[in-house]
Amino acid sequence: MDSERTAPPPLQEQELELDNLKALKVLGKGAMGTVFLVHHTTNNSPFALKVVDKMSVHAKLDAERRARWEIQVLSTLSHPFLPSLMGTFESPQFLAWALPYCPGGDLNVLRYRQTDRAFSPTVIRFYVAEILCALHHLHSMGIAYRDLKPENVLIQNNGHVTLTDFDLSRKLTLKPKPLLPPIPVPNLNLPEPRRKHRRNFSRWIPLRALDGNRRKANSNALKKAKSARVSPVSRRKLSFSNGERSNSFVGTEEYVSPEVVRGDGHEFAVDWWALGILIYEMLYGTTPFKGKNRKETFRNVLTKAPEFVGKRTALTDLIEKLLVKDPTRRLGYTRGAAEIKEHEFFRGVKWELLTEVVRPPFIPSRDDGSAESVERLSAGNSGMDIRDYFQNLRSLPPSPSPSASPRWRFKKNISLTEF
Ligand SMILES: Nc1ncnc2c1ncn2[C@@H]1O[C@H](COP(=O)(O)OP(=O)(O)OP(=O)(O)O)[C@@H](O)[C@H]1O
Repeated sequence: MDSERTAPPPLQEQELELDNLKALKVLGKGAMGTVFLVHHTTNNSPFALKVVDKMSVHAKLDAERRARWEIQVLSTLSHPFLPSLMGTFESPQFLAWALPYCPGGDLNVLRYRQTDRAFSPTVIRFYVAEILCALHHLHSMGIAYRDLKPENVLIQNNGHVTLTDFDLSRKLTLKPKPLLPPIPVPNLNLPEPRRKHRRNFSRWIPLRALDGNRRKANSNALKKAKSARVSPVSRRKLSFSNGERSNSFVGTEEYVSPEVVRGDGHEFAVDWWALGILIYEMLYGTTPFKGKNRKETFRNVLTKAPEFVGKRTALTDLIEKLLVKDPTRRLGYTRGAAEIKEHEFFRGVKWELLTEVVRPPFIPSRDDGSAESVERLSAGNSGMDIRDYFQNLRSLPPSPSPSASPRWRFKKNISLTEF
């Protein structure tokens, strides 16, 4: 992997003179922020700038606090499949941060370009192996990601993946799982697991896994999301107190795990559940528990077994083991990512050499994100003034066309922090 990718050049304070930045286009919008492709006028290096409007209605969604948390998490990351924070700035209205630009779009966009809107097992193996490494790294730092979905898996310009969007992530205190005598599992109202998963269930169960605080689902408190796929739903205000488990209700509904739906505390195993959903969607082009509405989706999550088409393979076995309703029986619960990496589906994967793969399944074309293509894009494009962009959003929806917007006009005294 080229060094440019693994260590994006830090933006120097004088380089991030905001008057020298041009926002060329909107790369994406989420529940919390808008991400722009930004071009530095003096060195042509494109980067992504995620901007949160602190004054917007999203403030109700606690956007500012989540944005600060995301920045905090990003500032600690150093991994080839995770983004590195390039810089931040803040004004009374905006909080923004710069990340390496991923010109290949996200896994969902890529899937839609495939025949049948699904990936082959070989392609799935490559992407999932990299995602697994990224999650492994996060978990080793005590961070549960909690928002794995194809839209949050971006393709870097060398074709390797990077996870994005850490505002729903959560620091869990890593406590050693105490070895207790086996205790009977109380009735968790779970459907009877498939026999093959029960076989190995002579496992020692940490006591805390059994005393989850059952909370009644309060659907009224769930924030209505713009779409099911942009959906940080929150049952109650997130608590950032340290704890081994988190009781907050977050995630995208088709990817939410049974323990989160039930309101039980949850651990890192929520990410392994989401990984199972993600792989299922990559394979079949649809998620396994999607219902007509949120209620039906959640009922399916709690009770329905995933359906598989065609003959059973190592891949379907992996999915099935990740989609075990009881988190304590789920693949990855006991030994984390290492346990999943040992699954037959990954046989032959040279984990330590993944970053060296020079021909990933899809490599963005030079037109997608090279300095030259950005230069071409910016020629004749006056760029966007971000304040005007957000002002217009409030008064004149829909958003203005980029070419009609004036240049950036940030005040020079906006504080700029470099990480
Ligand atoms: N570094 C990047 N390079 C290219 N595109 C990006 C980058 N970061 C984000 N995007 C695009 O912007 C979109 C929104 O970004 P992100 O998911 O971080 O925002 P969000 O407001 O936190 O979203 P969510 O509602 O999922 O929480 C992404 O789905 C992606 O399409």
